[in-house]
Amino acid sequence: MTTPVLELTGLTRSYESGNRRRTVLKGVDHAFEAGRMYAIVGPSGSGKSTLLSLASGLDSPTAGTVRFRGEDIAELGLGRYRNRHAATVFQSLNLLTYMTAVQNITSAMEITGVKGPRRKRAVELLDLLGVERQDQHRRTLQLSGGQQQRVAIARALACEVDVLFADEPTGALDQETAAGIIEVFRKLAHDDGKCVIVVTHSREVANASDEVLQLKRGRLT
Ligand SMILES: Nc1ncnc2c1ncn2[C@@H]1O[C@H](COP(=O)(O)OP(=O)(O)OP(=O)(O)O)[C@@H](O)[C@H]1O
Repeated sequence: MTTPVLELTGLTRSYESGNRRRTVLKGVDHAFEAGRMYAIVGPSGSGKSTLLSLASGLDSPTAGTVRFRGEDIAELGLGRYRNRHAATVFQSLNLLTYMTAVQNITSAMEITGVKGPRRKRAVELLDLLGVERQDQHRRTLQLSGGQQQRVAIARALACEVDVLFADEPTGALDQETAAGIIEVFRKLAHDDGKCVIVVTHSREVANASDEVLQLKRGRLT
């Protein structure tokens, strides 16, 4: 059997507030494969964003491990894991709106130390994601919600990551634009071999995924 690209073992996260302790994730186990798209669903407050933060190396678990290609990301280094192997498209996108689409991508590549012709790579990625050439050189403030979402995905991919996380990527989009973004995620998984993990409330995203994981009472089912 091949080693999963990402493996969660006994993942537990508790939060302290005052003298109370609340355990949001209670020993989550799951293996994620390359070339597949996963949807994580569950009621509001069930811990989806918490799970995403742990799996993407933004937060550390109270107990349990996240392994990337068999190596504990705490040992690999969370910063290194985030820069080289995993990227997240946040709900808020976090684009630099005074920069063009291309500049948003090349500056992220610079920060994370990606070598090679950055501008050429940025254009290739934006082409791949269906952002028209004339829009690639406009400030992202002037782009539509769907175009901005594509730029944010291109930026996440620019660092040649193996795992792509997205938090509610279609939440703010109309149905047609959302369908285009879902197609982008499916292609990234099925044609480019990425492991795509999407936190969502959308039935369409869940239906388009290869596997739907339900978070309920701190566990994945
Ligand atoms: N930093 C924190 N400190 C204390 N409690 C937190 C913290 N972050 C999250 N929580 C709590 O953990 C629980 C799960 O939150 P989380 O954001 O992971 O849920 P979610 O499933 O993503 O919700 P939604 O669908 O509404 O975004 C909530 O009760 C939340 O209040």
